[in-house]
Amino acid sequence: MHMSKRRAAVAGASGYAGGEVLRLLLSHPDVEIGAVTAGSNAGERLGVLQPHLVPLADRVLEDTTPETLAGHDVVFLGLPHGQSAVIANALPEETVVIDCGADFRLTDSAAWEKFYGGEHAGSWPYGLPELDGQRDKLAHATRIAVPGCYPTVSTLALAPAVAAGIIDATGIVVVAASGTSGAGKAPKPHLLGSEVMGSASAYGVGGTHRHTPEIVQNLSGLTDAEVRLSFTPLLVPMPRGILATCSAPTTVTAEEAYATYEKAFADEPFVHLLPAGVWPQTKSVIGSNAIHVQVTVDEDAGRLVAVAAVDNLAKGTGGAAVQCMNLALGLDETAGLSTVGIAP
Ligand SMILES: NC(=O)C1=CN([C@@H]2O[C@H](COP(=O)(O)OP(=O)(O)OC[C@H]3O[C@@H](n4cnc5c(N)ncnc54)[C@H](OP(=O)(O)O)[C@@H]3O)[C@@H](O)[C@H]2O)C=CC1
Ligand SMILES: CC(=O)N[C@@H](CCC(=O)OP(=O)(O)O)C(=O)O
Repeated sequence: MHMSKRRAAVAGASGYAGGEVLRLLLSHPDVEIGAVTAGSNAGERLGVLQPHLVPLADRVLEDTTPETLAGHDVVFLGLPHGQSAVIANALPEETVVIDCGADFRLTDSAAWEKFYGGEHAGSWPYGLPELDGQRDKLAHATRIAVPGCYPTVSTLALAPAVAAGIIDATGIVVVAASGTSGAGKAPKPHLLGSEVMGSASAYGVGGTHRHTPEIVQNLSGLTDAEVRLSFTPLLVPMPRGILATCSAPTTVTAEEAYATYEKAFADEPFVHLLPAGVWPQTKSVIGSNAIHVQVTVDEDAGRLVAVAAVDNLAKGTGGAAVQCMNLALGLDETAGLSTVGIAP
């Protein structure tokens, strides 16, 4: 039976996350693109702001209001933090709303207040289908919170080890380097080319980055043991991609660790455990919805070391959003998404 296409609107279509959702929807077999909306750029043609989205070049950006977003099967929100609740609450309950922002990711209001400040909007089903039991919760959900980019890569790099109990989860260290698009398109002085080019820098050091509680929340859901995390993000001079190096105390061998990961990811369409000894690199995942993972054990240090690479805008945001939409609408989870990257 031929099913008519689902109609999707994208709010924040002039931004990086919204742009990536649109790029993916343009080759999705079951979706047609309805309203595209923005803030200060409303009234502008999409072709001026997102010239890579050729089939949408003549589309005019509308204001982001419940009215312009009404009448769609699915609405993607790629808006700054704090903007999603008002829009989502004004849309019908049966509309699938997929929020790329952070507003509905955390379940713990105290953690929200500590790391984001202000009132906690609430929590929605968390859009990481690879977490144990999560795929079922996303099937036919009508509100979904897409994970942060660092939490996606860090959680998946560590999930098999935490779930199998092969690491001491109180000693987790994650250091993750991100490209600049992770910070969004709005101009910021620390993102000027002259600040970023030819330099790598740490930020959000000392347990202060807002993705810390999100990673802890994800990993805590996989174990009864206490989870303690030291997370340090780095900004590196590339447009896309995150490479996360994650480690924790262990007593297993490298072979046992690899076998644990192999088993955990065997049926995951987007998680690719590289052949033993091959280490993830961001260039292999750019534009793809894949996350590449490798694991070993540093026997002298007694630590399991897992490294993972993801495209922050694809599996790290836009791709995850489309994957979640597929589950919510009862479509093939992989529709419109590819594991094939671009090289060199
Ligand atoms: N970049 C990334 O790697 C990731 C981003 N995210 C999340 O996705 C969301 C969007 O991020 P990103 O695309 O990077 O940000 P951008 O700054 O690139 O884009 C923000 C978008 O929101 C619009 N906007 C800003 N203010 C308003 C407003 N008051 N009313 C309506 N629209 C507004 C902008 O429109 P205009 O152009 O008109 O100003 C633009 O389309 C954020 O919540 C972010 O946390 C999540 C994971 C990863
Ligand atoms: C390089 C860079 O600045 N990255 C962003 C994270 C982007 C992302 O996933 O975050 P949210 O959706 O939670 O905003 C940051 O560290 O704030």
